[in-house]
Amino acid sequence: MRKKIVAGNWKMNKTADEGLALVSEVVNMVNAEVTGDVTVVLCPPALYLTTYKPYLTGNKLALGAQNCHEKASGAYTGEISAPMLKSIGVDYVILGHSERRQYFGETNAQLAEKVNSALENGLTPIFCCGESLEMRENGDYLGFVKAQITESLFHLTDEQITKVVIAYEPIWAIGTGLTATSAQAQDMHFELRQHLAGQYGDAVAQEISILYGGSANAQNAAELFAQPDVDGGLIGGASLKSRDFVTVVKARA
Ligand SMILES: O=C[C@H](O)COP(=O)(O)O
Repeated sequence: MRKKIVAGNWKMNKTADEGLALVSEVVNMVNAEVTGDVTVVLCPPALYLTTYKPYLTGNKLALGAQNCHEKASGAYTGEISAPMLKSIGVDYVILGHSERRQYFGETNAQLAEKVNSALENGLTPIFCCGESLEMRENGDYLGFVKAQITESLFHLTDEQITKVVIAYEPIWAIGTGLTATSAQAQDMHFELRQHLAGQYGDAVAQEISILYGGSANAQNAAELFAQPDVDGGLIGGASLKSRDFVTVVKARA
């Protein structure tokens, strides 16, 4: 049975105190209200990871970073490595978010190295992929997203790939209020799982959690998560309000 996961990507939001209030509220609500089998990953800005770690009580909550460098250490001013994240108790790391690809020029080849570093250090990568609106309307968007997966993940062994979580995030749906319909999400998740099966076989592909991200919220989460290949969500805006986020979590539990 593949894992059900709801991850909150705070992006560059919240001061330290605001963030701590949000973490406390989410932890209390999750521990009091969520009975089902779901892993809740909180991904605050890296600056706060150490501080928030002790607040993540209970067996459902995990800590995630929003990025890491591909090298373990060295002269890379301003960067944070996978061993550093591991050393402070981080469990997950988001890699290849479209904002990192767009604003920081991250490439599929570089992301392959980041995935390697995360896995070598016992972190679970949440590997993001997804197409732009232009690609969706005019291009081979399925081929584009498959290539992101091929070029960044297909060097992994069977054992390694089952440790990766994939997040399908159509760029046109991120922060826009334009959610993919549940049918569009299911179609893509099914195709991506078929793509994984082509490389690793069906049994392995069935083990890999594929999350949906892009304007998922308290109103639409249940319908998205009802799709057979949608294993959870990577939530941006709706993860910044405790009640909204926990409603999304409960839709997956
Ligand atoms: O990582 C999260 C995604 O970019 C989705 O963001 P959003 O829920 O604000 O659209």
